[in-house]
Amino acid sequence: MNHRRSGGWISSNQQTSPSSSNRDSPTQQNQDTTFKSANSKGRSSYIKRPHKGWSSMGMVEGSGSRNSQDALIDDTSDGQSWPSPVVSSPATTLSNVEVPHNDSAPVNNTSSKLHAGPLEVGEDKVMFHSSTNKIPREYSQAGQDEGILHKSPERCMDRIPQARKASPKRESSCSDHVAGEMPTITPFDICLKKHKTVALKPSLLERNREKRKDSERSMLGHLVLRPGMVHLRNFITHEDQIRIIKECRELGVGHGGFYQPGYRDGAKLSLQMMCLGKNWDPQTKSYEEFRSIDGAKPPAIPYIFEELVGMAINASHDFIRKGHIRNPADAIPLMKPDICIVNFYGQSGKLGLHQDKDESPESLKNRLPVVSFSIGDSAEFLYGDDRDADKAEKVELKSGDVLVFGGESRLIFHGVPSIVKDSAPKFLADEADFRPGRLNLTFRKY
Ligand SMILES: O=C(O)CCC(=O)C(=O)O
Ligand SMILES: [Fe+2]
Repeated sequence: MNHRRSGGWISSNQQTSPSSSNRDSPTQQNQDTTFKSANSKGRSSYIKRPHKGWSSMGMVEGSGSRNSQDALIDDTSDGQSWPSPVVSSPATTLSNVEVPHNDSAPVNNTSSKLHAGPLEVGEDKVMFHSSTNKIPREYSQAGQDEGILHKSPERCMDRIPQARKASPKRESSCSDHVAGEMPTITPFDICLKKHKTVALKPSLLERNREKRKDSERSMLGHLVLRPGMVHLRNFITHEDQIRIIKECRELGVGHGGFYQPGYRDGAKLSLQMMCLGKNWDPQTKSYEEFRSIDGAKPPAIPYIFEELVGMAINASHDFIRKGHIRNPADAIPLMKPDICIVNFYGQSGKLGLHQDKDESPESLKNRLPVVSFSIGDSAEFLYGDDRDADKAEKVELKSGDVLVFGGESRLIFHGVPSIVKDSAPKFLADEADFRPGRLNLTFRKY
């Protein structure tokens, strides 16, 4: 199995193949994103491991006495039956930076299945096409702030998916199994102006690698928050933060890019989301190969992201080894991601306490870690054994920080109650025109 392969892909010196796709059927477990208190059933199918002296080594911040079994409960709070699918509001525009938390926000409900065809990214425009006879919409970048929509009669099958030119990794799809009204998903740009994607020279990449090794060696300020949960502070170099923004920007305005997701009860998440590798559907709380909202195939995880994830897990191992843990991979198993959920929080964005538990039973059983990158404004990050925000512990995640939670902490409740306004380092706006707000990428293995 991947996570047991010693000396495998995870080494920063080794080349890895692009992420593989796991086509197992998705789980139907639930995830709730509200901050309300909920009764936990305390059900657990996992055996708690001893803490192996973590807290006695002065490396654990917060309570070391938390019972991980409490974190392995099944959430039964949202077992109701749901109405028809929710479609992102066409009114969302690029200038709509703030993503209001509005549980009662009106949404377009459609009774038919939804599907959009390929996206074209030209010099000045981004177009979505319908795979059916509906009129596609062309969104002029020049008129984004005015929300100008131009109509164009072409159907997606008649067109060469130009999006491939902008990002060869991006796949566009027109799956046949859905028909009817097309939703309009307005591209969301995490950068304010058009910023040319600049390929980093190998020498620069090399230098970044060296810098990262330095910072790994220094391990300045890293913390074990609890067993299996490591906070790597300032782990992602400035250059890599810029690189991640540019990659996410490009993928985010393309087919399968950012949209504001909603739950079946009509509540909208207070963020923009896109998925890489597989799509996570907040309505079914499961993973899928094509996203049901528009039929788009999620773009592949860029190789540089995979490499950074491997380095972060290695760094967390090095760090916990300092606490005399002989087998750090027992505490945080190795993981090669095939899923990445990318969230962009506007300055009033938030995400309620929840568990990440929709990955495959095998992934959860092996407690493969979630690896989370933070870029931009800082986030207040809560984590705890149940969905009670008052009992949760808090840590601030700053730009460049990585949080790894696996092993005993794999199923902790966590959430982002607020974004710290204007806390992003200035270089992100200067070098990448990054919007005010926070980009978060969570990598998982299905
Ligand atoms: O933004 C974060 O730090 C957390 C995101 C998260 O928990 C998720 O996407 O599941
Ligand atoms: Fe999560």
